Amino acid sequence: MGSTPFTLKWGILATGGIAKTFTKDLLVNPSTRNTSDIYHSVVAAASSSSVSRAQSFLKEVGAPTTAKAYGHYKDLVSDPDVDIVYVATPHSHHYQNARMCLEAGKHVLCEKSFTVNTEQAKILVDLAREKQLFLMEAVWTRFFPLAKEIRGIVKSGVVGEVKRVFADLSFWNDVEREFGPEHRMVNMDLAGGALLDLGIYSLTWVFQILYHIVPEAQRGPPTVASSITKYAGTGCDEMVSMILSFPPNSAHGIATTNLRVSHNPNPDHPSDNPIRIQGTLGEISIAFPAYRPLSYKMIPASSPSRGTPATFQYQEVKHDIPSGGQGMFWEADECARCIRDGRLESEGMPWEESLVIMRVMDEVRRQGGLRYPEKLESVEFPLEGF
Ligand SMILES: NC(=O)C1=CN([C@@H]2O[C@H](COP(=O)(O)OP(=O)(O)OC[C@H]3O[C@@H](n4cnc5c(N)ncnc54)[C@H](OP(=O)(O)O)[C@@H]3O)[C@@H](O)[C@H]2O)C=CC1
Ligand SMILES: O=C1OC[C@@H](O)[C@H](O)[C@H]1O
Repeated sequence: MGSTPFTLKWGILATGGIAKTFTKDLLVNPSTRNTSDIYHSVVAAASSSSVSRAQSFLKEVGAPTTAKAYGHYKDLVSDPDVDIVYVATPHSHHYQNARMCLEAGKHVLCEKSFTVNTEQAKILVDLAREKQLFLMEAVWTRFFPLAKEIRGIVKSGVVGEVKRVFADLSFWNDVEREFGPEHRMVNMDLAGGALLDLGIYSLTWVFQILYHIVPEAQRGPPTVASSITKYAGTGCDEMVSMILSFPPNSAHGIATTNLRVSHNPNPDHPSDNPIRIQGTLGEISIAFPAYRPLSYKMIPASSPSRGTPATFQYQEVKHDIPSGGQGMFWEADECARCIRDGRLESEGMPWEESLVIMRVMDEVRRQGGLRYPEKLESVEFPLEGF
């Protein structure tokens, strides 16, 4: 028999769509993914709307009946039984909510995009460091076995030197019909728009390959050229294209996101994969969706004139997610291990990298003239109305 697993006690802040998905994943027994060193316990949830909403949430996700329901976020962060808070509010609220958790001495997993701007993110990071608390931006994609596998393949050099990464996450939305002006996807008061909601995943793939796995002494923030088209309905960004150039070899990362068109117009006639990692010896292409990667192709370059042939064969690789989960439990497992081991940040999504990515998004917004209402860009805390 193995030793007793480390159990992390979670409090869930907000009861919307992703909070439900994440909490259901927390409740999947880790043994179903061959994990026995850690365990998750859902001890409380809070809704800013009402205590009954928090109660319904806990019931719907199948939390233990001992889990407490709160009608205010501040009550959740005062609960001594809660170790870590999962912040699942809209982007506009992340800074205020995560900061409240840290001030109250709680570890934090905060949904993407981390904050509205870098200044806010930096304050959270400094606070976590000062208070010796764990803090991570919830970029769950990075903790998928497939993402780890791809990082390992690229690091091994099998595809040669990576010169270019294309990454798209877009949806073929009928924006006017699907999203009313209040919807979080397009609502400027909730820091909506394609970049913070979806573009972060395109950037995630570009950064995993052209930044994260590059030795620290050689890597650096990219230069940024970008274009934004705004949605006339609310003024948020509906189309964003970014061309990033990374040290040390000026490799290009082309990250796109769009609420109008996507990579695959017709599933009956599938288009190419939307994420393409192009090295001098071949390509790895990863299938949609960027946030939940489950299959990829390894394509050796056919270039007899080049002299150095690829040493790998064409193959298609498919992964699955055990136990019918969404795959959000892998990032939760990472939180548990970091906290168990006294680490304040995860190597998979380090603070410094969240900040560099945030800076890129700030610059893209600057170039495109996209600014959220001043109170959302503010670092004032606590801010009335949040
Ligand atoms: N990792 C992933 O795959 C995904 C991540 N996300 C991220 O999660 C976050 C939430 O998204 P999602 O769950 O889809 O959003 P929802 O609109 O479904 O839920 C957001 C919740 O936040 C709370 N909230 C607090 N203040 C407000 C406010 N002023 N307006 C609206 N809601 C408020 C509400 O909960 P309550 O009333 O209980 O307080 C609400 O239910 C975003 O940051 C998004 O980017 C979203 C989808 C997928
Ligand atoms: O994180 C996300 O991934 C899935 C998308 O549909 C959603 O809008 C986004 O928030």
